[in-house]
Amino acid sequence: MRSISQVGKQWSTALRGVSTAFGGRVGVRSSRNPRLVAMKAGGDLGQGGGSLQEKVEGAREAYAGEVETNFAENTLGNPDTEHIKKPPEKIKEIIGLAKKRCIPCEGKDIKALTESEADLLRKQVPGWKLEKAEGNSLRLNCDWKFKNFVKSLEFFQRIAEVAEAEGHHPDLHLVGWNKVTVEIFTHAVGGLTENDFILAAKINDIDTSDLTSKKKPKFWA
Ligand SMILES: C[C@H](O)[C@H](O)[C@H]1CNC2=NC(N)=NC(=O)C2=N1
Repeated sequence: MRSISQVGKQWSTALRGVSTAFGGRVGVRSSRNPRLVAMKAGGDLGQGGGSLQEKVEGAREAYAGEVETNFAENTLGNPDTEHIKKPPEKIKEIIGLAKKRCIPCEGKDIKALTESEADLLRKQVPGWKLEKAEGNSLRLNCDWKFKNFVKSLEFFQRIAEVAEAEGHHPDLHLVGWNKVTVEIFTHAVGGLTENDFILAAKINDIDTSDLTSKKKPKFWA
């Protein structure tokens, strides 16, 4: 009585002969476990019909049981549902401030941010500091040092373009001919609004590499 494995081997040898002739792939279904399908490569990938995937991964007919379930109909969800990827609401909080636009400051519902709200936004404008002005009102300040007086004025000019485009303006201070402090707040409310942080983010995006002395890179020996 020949063992199952002997029969299996005989079959696979015979089929290999067949598959080589056609250059296709032949599935030798193991008699021990009908779910296990051993694929035998026949010929090189270029020969025979079928897609590369069929040749590389080996296609197989669906099992009788799969056909019975009519699995094409029982797909998850409804095949013609329009899957719209909606970004989560939270994304609004991390879309860069520099991409936003200032809104007219005269809106009646515009009011100054609280210190904690301002501190949250401040984290999105690196280099800027929150400072207190008269009456405990808040200001947003940042300092620069430029090569010289003319470069400092050039920086003011670049800020002016951004401010005019946004309809929101900073206070510009130039002392000691090349030390600049930019102070931003919303005059209409006497404190800070999101406009001030949007303007600060846009000022941060101004390229000043041609205006400042090249910092010699520090090499720590
Ligand atoms: C009419 C015009 O929008 C307003 O006067 C703007 C101009 N720029 C401004 N800039 C700042 N920082 N605060 C304001 O209240 C303000 N108001």
